[in-house]
Amino acid sequence: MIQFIKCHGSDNDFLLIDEKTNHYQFTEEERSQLSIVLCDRNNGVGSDGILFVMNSEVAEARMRMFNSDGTEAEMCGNGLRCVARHIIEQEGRAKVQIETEKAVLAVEQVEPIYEGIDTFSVTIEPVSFEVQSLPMKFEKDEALDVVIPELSDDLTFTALSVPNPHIVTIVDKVNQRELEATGKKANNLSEVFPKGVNVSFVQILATNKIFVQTYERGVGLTNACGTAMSASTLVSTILGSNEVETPIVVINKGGLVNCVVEKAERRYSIQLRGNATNVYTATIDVSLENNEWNWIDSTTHQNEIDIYQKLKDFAASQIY
Ligand SMILES: N[C@@H](CCC[C@H](N)C(=O)O)C(=O)O
Repeated sequence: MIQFIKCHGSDNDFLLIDEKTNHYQFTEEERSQLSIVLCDRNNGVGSDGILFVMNSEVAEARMRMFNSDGTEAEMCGNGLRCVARHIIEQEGRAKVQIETEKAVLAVEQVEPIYEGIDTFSVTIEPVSFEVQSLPMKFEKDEALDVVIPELSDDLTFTALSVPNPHIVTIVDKVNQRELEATGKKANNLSEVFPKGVNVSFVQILATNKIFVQTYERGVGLTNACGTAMSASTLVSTILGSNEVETPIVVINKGGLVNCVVEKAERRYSIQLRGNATNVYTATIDVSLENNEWNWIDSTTHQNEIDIYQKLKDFAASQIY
């Protein structure tokens, strides 16, 4: 039996499995296989990934995130907010730390970004513009607003890791089909991106207001990607559309978040603030030998769903 919370950040949805509290002991192979079987939108529960919450020796908890194709990501911004909420509620404190693959990150409950929405802020770092940090094979140490000839003749991209790998381009209007085609191409281009890459198209809506959509490595098109919205905010700020130390409104297909770019000496970090909504809590029976699973029970958190819908409707009205 496995208990999980179906949750989302900006409608980027996850199954949160608390290995720590439930004393689950999965092997690496089992975590990957659970992600493939349970995230499947046709035959599984359906989600963009699984958040495994584990014991940590250096923080209140450790988060590991697996994409729906069974690969593990270095970081997940929307998922980290969901884990932040879970641990903040468990610990009864508004500020805790979560260990991720590359860093121990501060997370806290903050002022609502929208009426009635419990809001969590997570620090997105370390940030690097060195192409080897993605990794990306390129003729220079950094790829800042440049054409990547293997990918597109006209779009210009900026590459960065936050710390998972991203490329970001600014467009007049986001064309979802072009984004999907570019994302697929980039993730079949191992001579440039040996570990794949998350690809984002950014539309500048106004000063300090952007729309972002992302083709995620290991998943495909998603409603939102937290690390991508953070990376896109930073890139559009550096390229002149936003201000630093100021909340930037980031509209996405699943809602909206606020991102604040912080710069200390030559190092950037981004505060990502948004919802962490629990949709339902469930228990299932899983047999990984034959990739089968069955519902045992589930409880829907209808109140949270209804409150979130208001934010989502508002965000949809902001896309033009
Ligand atoms: N949706 C996540 C990122 C998940 C990992 C990504 N697909 C990758 O492989 O790097 C987010 O909210 O950041």
